[in-house]
Amino acid sequence: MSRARELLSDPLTNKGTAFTEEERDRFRLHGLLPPHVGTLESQMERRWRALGALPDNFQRYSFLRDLQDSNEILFHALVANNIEALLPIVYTPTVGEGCQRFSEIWRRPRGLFLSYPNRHRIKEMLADPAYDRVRAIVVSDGERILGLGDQGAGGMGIPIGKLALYTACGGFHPGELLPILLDVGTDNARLRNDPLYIGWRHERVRGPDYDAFVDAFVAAVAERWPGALLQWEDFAGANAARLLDRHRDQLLSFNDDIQGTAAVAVGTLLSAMRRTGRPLSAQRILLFGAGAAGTGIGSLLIAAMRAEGLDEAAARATIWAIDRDGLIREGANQVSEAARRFARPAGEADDLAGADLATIVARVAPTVMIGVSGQSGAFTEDAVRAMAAAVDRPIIFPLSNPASHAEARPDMLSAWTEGRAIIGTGSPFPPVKAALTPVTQVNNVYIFPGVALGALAAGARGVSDAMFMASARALAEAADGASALLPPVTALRDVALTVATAVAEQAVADGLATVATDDWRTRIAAMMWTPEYAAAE
Ligand SMILES: NC(=O)c1ccc[n+]([C@@H]2O[C@H](COP(=O)([O-])OP(=O)(O)OC[C@H]3O[C@@H](n4cnc5c(N)ncnc54)[C@H](O)[C@@H]3O)[C@@H](O)[C@H]2O)c1
Ligand SMILES: O=C(O)C[C@H](O)C(=O)O
Ligand SMILES: [Mg+2]
Repeated sequence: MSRARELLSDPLTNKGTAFTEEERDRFRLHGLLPPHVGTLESQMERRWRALGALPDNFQRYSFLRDLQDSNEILFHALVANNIEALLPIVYTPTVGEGCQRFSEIWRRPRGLFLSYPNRHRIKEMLADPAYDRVRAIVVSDGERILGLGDQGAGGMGIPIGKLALYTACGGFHPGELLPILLDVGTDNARLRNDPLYIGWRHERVRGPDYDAFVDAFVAAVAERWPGALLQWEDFAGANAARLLDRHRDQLLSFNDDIQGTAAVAVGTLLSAMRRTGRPLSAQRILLFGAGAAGTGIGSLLIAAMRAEGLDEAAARATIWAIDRDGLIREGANQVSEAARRFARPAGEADDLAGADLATIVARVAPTVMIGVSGQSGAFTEDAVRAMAAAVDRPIIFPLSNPASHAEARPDMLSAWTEGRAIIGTGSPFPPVKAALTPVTQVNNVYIFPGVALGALAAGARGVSDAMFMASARALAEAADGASALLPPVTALRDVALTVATAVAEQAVADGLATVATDDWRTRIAAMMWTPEYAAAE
């Protein structure tokens, strides 16, 4: 292929009409391009208008995915300059539909699909020199995509979306990032029967075969990119915690749904506490959904309360956890080991066996209620009214994504509590006029870009729980002075820098850093890339 065609077909080098006259001379681009020489700004304007003319957000998602695959710098410039409008498209909620309809809009390859039948070729598939610069990976097996369940190979939309935010918020150059989908089949029969499905048509591989496949993948990553960071994303409950524990000493890695979610939830609560003056240890916290996110939040809450001086038992006593079969009570439920940590002592709440949420709320009078169950409408009017009857400013976080799976809509929560509820949602919702405190988007996007950036900047040998606690505290501090509980999404890049600084400092304190500096903020800020064209070579 001619160099001219290479430059135009690689999304990292393509500049479309913005190639200069000198570049057109040197690389024989004349004729392949129309005569007009454009700028990044004029190109953004053209794309922005085209986006505005599309009928819905799914079409905009599809349009932006095509743009990313043809001109990556322009894609990132557009996202960075319009983060508030485009975050709900490249990320939750629209990315959910993007995963469900991934096969329908498949055009060009992005990232790596490592499928089970190719398990003997993992090394070969990672070897492409195009990946020599990779520093960070987001990987999923597509089994728990937001609250939408098993999306098989279509789950690739999530690593792609998360990494778009590594660039938009964390200032990573897109050439350093690699989305990976481990295609071990799908138990979603609709996908397997869809003639357009792009993935491996097979039931999910499980058990020792699955573990051996992930083991081989982890070993190959560690060998190919020593020191790179890997973010585990949207693995189903049982695998999420297990894979993290199994591999966190082998790779610089964290699980976003467990640890990133915990940090954003705790950071937002700390921000709320700074306003109300009532410490975490004086709250009664109801966790609705005790899966990856719920147990992660519960564990970090306990760590935060222990730092406030409570012992483990006293910290645990502030938390009531509910899963599929109701309030988790000692010896009474079929739940994971991680969830059992939050069981209420035997005998304490036998009367709540089989009770619905409203009954549990009436009895416990929680001051905080957090939903991470993926169950739309689970925060019923009765439950919310019962909470508001007992507490002046109930803190209610329906965190499940996408918006269609949120435990409640903020306008309803506000109506049922006469505007008193302090509301945080996982996905963005329209503003609620009646809410006394503005509704806040409480999403791990406030954490993961900064954690990755800080850990890599420090050359960390691991990502410790203390680093997540540090990120939560830094986030709460960054929210000082904001009208909502967190800074607006337009400040996400600055938030990532603040979080990264705290994470790098904590890496030093934990003895995990291999890099030293007395000014982390300046050092990290200098590492952050802004989307702009480089000279062609
Ligand atoms: N806002 C954020 O940043 C954020 C971060 C992570 C996860 N989430 C959302 O949280 C949800 C859960 O994610 P996860 O990773 O914990 O998934 P998961 O599958 O590990 O956990 C979900 C838990 O909810 C429980 N559950 C299901 N139905 C229930 C019901 N009717 N009542 C009570 N519990 C019920 C399940 O048994 C399971 O334990 C998803 O919708 C996800 O999008 C949001
Ligand atoms: O992807 C998100 O928006 C947050 C979170 O990681 C989730 O799985 O819901
Ligand atoms: Mg996730």
